[in-house]
Amino acid sequence: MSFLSIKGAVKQFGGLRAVDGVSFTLKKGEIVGLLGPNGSGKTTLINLVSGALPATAGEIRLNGQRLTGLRRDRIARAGVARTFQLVRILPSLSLIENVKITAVFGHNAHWGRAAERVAREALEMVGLSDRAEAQAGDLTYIDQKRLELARALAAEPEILLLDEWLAGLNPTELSEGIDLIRKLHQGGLTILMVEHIIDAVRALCPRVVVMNSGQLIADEATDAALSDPSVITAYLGGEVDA
Ligand SMILES: Nc1ncnc2c1ncn2[C@@H]1O[C@H](COP(=O)(O)OP(=O)(O)OP(=O)(O)O)[C@@H](O)[C@H]1O
Repeated sequence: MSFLSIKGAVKQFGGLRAVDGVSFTLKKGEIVGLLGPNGSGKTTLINLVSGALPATAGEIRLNGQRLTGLRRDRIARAGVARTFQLVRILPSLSLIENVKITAVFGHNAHWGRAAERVAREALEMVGLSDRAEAQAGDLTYIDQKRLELARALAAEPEILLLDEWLAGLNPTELSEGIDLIRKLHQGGLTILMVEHIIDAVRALCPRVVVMNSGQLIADEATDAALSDPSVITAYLGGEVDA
């Protein structure tokens, strides 16, 4: 049975169909890459699933529950958490405060000590637990990305949506980042990840879905997709840089 189900999702911005009738499903515990050239509609699709934007048409369900039409906070409660391409931390608050907020407003709605415990566990998972009291705005770029992920994890999601979380990392950080995502997946988390770094997609995702001009052009095993001529033509104008 499908866990995340996206059926005929459409997002229209004026005359532009940024998402144009996209359908696919994810099974519980799956990790799937969402690929496509710049402007193909990947982030918009993530925005539809997370409720950051209302869909123009179509239906999105998680574990049978209809998400389309729900407010963003209800969708978070239903178990959807995400990271943003440009990190959205609260710079004037401490790390632990940043993360506690999502434990409160996340899937399991923790309060008080329980929220504190979940927040500390999330910081631990991303390797920031020794700096819990530091101010978020003082973090380096990679640590801000870690904090952003900790915020998503503290929501204790059923499904995690990563929007180019690995972008901008140096090779060592990238390999640590890949290990961390693998660990989350091995822990049972369902993950849909927008990613341009093909080595990371190969390392993490047995299956990919590929968008081009708002439409889904492939939904197949990663190796097959990366040698699929229609994907190669659309995705990188002729060559996949693996
Ligand atoms: N809020 C918006 N209003 C109007 N147009 C938008 C809006 N958000 C996205 N678009 C347009 O929708 C199209 C898809 O954009 P989107 O950001 O979803 O693509 P993407 O595949 O995530 O690209 P990238 O890989 O560069 O992040 C683009 O043409 C973009 O300019």
